[in-house]
Amino acid sequence: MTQPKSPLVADAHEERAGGPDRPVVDVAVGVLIQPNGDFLLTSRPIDKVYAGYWEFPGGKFEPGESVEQALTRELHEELGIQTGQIQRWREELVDYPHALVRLHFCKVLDWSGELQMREAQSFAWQHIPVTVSPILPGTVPVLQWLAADIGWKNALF
Ligand SMILES: Nc1nc2c([nH]c(=O)n2[C@H]2C[C@H](O)[C@@H](COP(=O)(O)OP(=O)(O)OP(=O)(O)O)O2)c(=O)[nH]1
Repeated sequence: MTQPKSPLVADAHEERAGGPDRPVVDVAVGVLIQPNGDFLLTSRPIDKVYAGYWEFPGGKFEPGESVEQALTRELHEELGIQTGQIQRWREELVDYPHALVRLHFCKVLDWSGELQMREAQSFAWQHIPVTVSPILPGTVPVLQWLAADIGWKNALF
């Protein structure tokens, strides 16, 4: 029998809010990729935890939403774009001090509309190795998967 994958633990020395039985928070995340392979990273707004850290755009599910519905809504709210096809890619559980989150990473290869940073976040089109920092702990594995896709050993240098 395969064991469930253990979570990635971020900032392990810090106390966990909500104790051992806290619920899992589902998050839909979009890896927008241009035809030349560049992908979009955005920085977390100043009013959120891990402010200023770089991540892929996305956010928490609202009640009853599917991954695709949550991601379509979040990308419109945060970036002002309309998404085309969404490809579910990988899932990852991350144990943060503020929450236990399940990240549903999706590839998005087509969208329409000009990018607008509606939450005053910064954005950067990046390729491997990335040049922005710091990267959100739960985002680092995605960069490693993208690096592996192109046969690069390390995503951060
Ligand atoms: N969007 C996004 N979130 C990520 C990534 N990696 C990662 O660990 N996370 C985590 C950080 C947060 O704990 C959670 C996303 O929550 P959030 O607070 O940004 O979501 P939201 O936009 O719905 O926020 P809000 O409604 O509470 O304002 O997922 C990533 O690459 N992109």
